[in-house]
Amino acid sequence: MRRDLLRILGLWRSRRTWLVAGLAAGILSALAGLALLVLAGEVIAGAVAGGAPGILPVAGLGLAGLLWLRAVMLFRPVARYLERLITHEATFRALADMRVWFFRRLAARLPAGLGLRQAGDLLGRLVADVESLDGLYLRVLVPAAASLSVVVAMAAVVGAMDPTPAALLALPLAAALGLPLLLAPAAVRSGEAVARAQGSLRHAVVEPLTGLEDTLAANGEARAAARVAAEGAALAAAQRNLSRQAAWGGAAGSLLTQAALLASLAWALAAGPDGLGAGLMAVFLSIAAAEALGLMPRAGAALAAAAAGARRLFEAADAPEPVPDPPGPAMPPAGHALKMVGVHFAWAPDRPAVFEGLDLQVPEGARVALLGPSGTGKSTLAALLLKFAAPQAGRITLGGVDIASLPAAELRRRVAWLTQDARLFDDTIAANLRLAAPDAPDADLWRALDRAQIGELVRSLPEGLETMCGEAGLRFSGGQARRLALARTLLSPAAVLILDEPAAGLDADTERAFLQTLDEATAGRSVILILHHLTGVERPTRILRLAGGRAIPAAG
Ligand SMILES: Nc1ncnc2c1ncn2[C@@H]1O[C@H](COP(=O)(O)OP(=O)(O)OP(=O)(O)O)[C@@H](O)[C@H]1O
Repeated sequence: MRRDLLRILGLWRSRRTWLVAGLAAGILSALAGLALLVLAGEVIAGAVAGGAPGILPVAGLGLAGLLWLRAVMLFRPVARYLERLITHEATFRALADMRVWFFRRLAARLPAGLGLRQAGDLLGRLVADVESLDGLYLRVLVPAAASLSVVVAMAAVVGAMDPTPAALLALPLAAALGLPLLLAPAAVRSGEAVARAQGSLRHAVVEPLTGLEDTLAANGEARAAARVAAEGAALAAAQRNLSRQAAWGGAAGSLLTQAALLASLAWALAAGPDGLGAGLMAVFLSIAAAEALGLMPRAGAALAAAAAGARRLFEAADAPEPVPDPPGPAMPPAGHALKMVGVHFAWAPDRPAVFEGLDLQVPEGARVALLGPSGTGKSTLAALLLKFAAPQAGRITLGGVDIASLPAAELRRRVAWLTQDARLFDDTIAANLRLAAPDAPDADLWRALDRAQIGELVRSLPEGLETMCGEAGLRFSGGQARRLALARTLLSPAAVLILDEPAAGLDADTERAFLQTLDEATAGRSVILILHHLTGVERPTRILRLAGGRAIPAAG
């Protein structure tokens, strides 16, 4: 737990100015609260004890005490306002950084392996677990720093007091301060159980919803609803457990601070006129302490939630990267001829090998048709060329440079892939296309759309390029969405295009028309066409068939 939380603080390093300023504002605000009550206690105790001199070494304030009291009363709300402002700003900035950090770590790990993880659970980690970290700062560090400063300041005041009321005050307060640490381990376990249950519930909701048509068509609605209900009940039980622990902690905390208050009051009354001043001061101090320490039991629960969140985040973020980037700068490739030599690859040690000594050459400007029955590794080959996975043996070179020594971003600038189930995102057509070329002018977008045989349709839409595609491109039919995704790949400036079934979802005439214009659309670039069958109009420079983990030349 401690290591995870320290690592989180390390990740927030770049925001340290804001974070430290927030802590300082919290301490200032808490000390102002203490000063307010001490001064009030001093003035009243002084008056009760027959006027100046008062009880404390700072005593004898008399009228000056009242003036100080007024100044502190005005300063305190300002300090509180600043504390809220700065601590929340610091948290927003730190959490925004965390989200980007976590997203990048996931993106590097998702293509191979993490993809099999539950989407709802990952979403939960990205949103809820990151959010739980705000408690680490707002509800643990800031209150702890404020409470500690109050405790230190109080120790100075209590040290100057009569030992008996000082002890009556100090003992229960020390116990209240130690309470959260005592409760934390059990709270961490309950916090983790809640986070796990939230992940399962999100998964139970997201999965049937993302495939809603299939869920309904299979009459699976009732089963999906029952699963949501069961996961919801499990979450409620875990939350109930955590709330019960927080409630016990809160109750024990207030009991201890109130014990300090009552003990001081009892002593003040029992001590008679001589001890009344000191007793009253002890009462005011215990009120100040209750205010400062009252947040600590909640801090224990927040610490638990943050620790559970941090653990879940690092668990996903620290999954081994399938293909880590090379450490140093790479030699840029000279050209874009692709070569695979003796490539062996299996997705996992316990899975059958997909390639066993695969050799493949795609010279610059070549058009290679790659055929093969389902499951022979056509998409896997594309995944290797994009470095979504790395071969266990053999070499893949681009322009003579081993792609293992090229950073993934460099490689993906040169090699583009239209995947088998290419997605459109919930944005405009223009934004979807510009994913491949952020600075492309509209004219280039229209050219790519025309080449993908979809320009006419987009022109007929009232909002043209600004038409929203809907989530996963739902605004369009399967074939239309596929052509929009193809236009995106054609727009990419990459010198090598891997087109996985580019004409899927097109009717026979459109398919022929598209394949006939492919020459012009991909002029000067190398193309790997992944197909189930040839229509006869592709005119590839080479035809290869994947079988037995190798690429075998096939008759045209
Ligand atoms: N990300 C992955 N993780 C684990 N195994 C995978 C992954 N992707 C593919 N595989 C496995 O690798 C093998 C080859 O799959 P691949 O998708 O490359 O075949 P394909 O020739 O493209 O098939 P299709 O024509 O049906 O698209 C299959 O056994 C598949 O289960």
